[in-house]
Amino acid sequence: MPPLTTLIKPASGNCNLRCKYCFYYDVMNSREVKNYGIMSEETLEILVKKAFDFAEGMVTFAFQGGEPTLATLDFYKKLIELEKKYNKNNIKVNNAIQTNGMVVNDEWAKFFHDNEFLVGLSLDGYKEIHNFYRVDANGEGSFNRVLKTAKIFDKYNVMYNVLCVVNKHIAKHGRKVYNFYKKQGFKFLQFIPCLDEIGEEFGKNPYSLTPKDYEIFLKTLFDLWYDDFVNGNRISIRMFDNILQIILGYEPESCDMRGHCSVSSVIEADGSVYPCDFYVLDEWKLGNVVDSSFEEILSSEKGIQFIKESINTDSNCNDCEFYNICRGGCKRHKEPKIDGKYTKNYFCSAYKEFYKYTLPRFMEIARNIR
Ligand SMILES: C[S@@+](CC[C@H](N)C(=O)[O-])C[C@H]1O[C@@H](n2cnc3c(N)ncnc32)[C@H](O)[C@@H]1O
Ligand code: SF4
Ligand code: SF4
Ligand code: SF4
Repeated sequence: MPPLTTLIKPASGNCNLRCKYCFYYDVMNSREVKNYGIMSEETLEILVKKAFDFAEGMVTFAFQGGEPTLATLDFYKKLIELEKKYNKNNIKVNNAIQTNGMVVNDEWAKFFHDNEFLVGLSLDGYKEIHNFYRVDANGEGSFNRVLKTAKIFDKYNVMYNVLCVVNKHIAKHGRKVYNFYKKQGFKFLQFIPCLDEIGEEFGKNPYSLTPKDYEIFLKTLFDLWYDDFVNGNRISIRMFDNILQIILGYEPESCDMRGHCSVSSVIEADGSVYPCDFYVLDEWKLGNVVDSSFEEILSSEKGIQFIKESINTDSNCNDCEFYNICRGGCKRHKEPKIDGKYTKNYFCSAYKEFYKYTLPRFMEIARNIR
């Protein structure tokens, strides 16, 4: 049996914010049961027990949503209790949570620290730009509260990284955003290109990221990161770390750089399992952890189909000088399908120009690391 990574949505798509670009609202609206409520302790117990029955070597429980803190701190205290109860072979356990930071206080932060949670905190750059899209139900920006959470994390030495959605506005201000993060002392950054609605043509929303926007953003970000890197100030940017990993001959940890999708266990609040966070849709339900084992779920026909149909068939990629690094990118960027087939990656031109501009410098860094 392999190690197991789960991504659990203990509060389904429920959230205390209303970010205007949120892809999970779109996912919820595309399925029969939009909201699965809060995960019960019974479902959590079955999930944890079956995860330890299945996994060898290592198991990861990552929590996300919607907003996973809405499940309350007691839910996570129960998790730790269950991990102790069912980890009979004493395998390595990783706990992680992705949050908007709105309800985090000293008690939460101390809990994350004491239980070695790796936390992802969503913060889209500086105040004006973050507050543009990341608003609450009254339309109020959430920036001050999120920054307060970052300070609480610092106080308790919580391990956290910052996630930024690269939308049209962020893309125009890459330099300012990067410098803001640097000033705050954030060392671990992840930039996610903003998704448009599934099945819709890309580029139609006010926040939509075009390939040109993305190209400019990535080049700006790289120049700043590279200058810091060569001056001994190493900031981790997930995409760049993955590129270096590939150049150095390792498998990237990011699924969109492997040439095909992988099947993860993304688990909704009722125990239903899906292969990827972007496809928590009825048509991709692999099973339910309450009545099946992880072995059955992960080897299901649908899971295999999910991988098979992601294998890159874009003929442009066959001749591309950057294929060994890019590998075609994320399937979700090849929507909407045309005649049942995935289209060319929407961000292809951004990747090409980015690699052309940066590869010699990536190679130079890789040589130094070697
Ligand atoms: C769906 S949220 C769930 C966790 C938590 N509520 C949060 O905001 O961190 C997970 C991540 O997806 C990002 N996200 C939301 N909508 C997106 C979109 N349209 N494109 C790309 N990332 C998006 C969020 O900013 C967040 O970093
Ligand atoms: S906080 Fe997270 S789940 Fe909530 S609306 Fe924003 S991106 Fe979506
Ligand atoms: S759709 Fe994208 S994020 Fe999902 S498994 Fe495939 S490559 Fe990874
Ligand atoms: S840059 Fe474009 S053509 Fe080249 S591998 Fe990536 S998606 Fe394919």
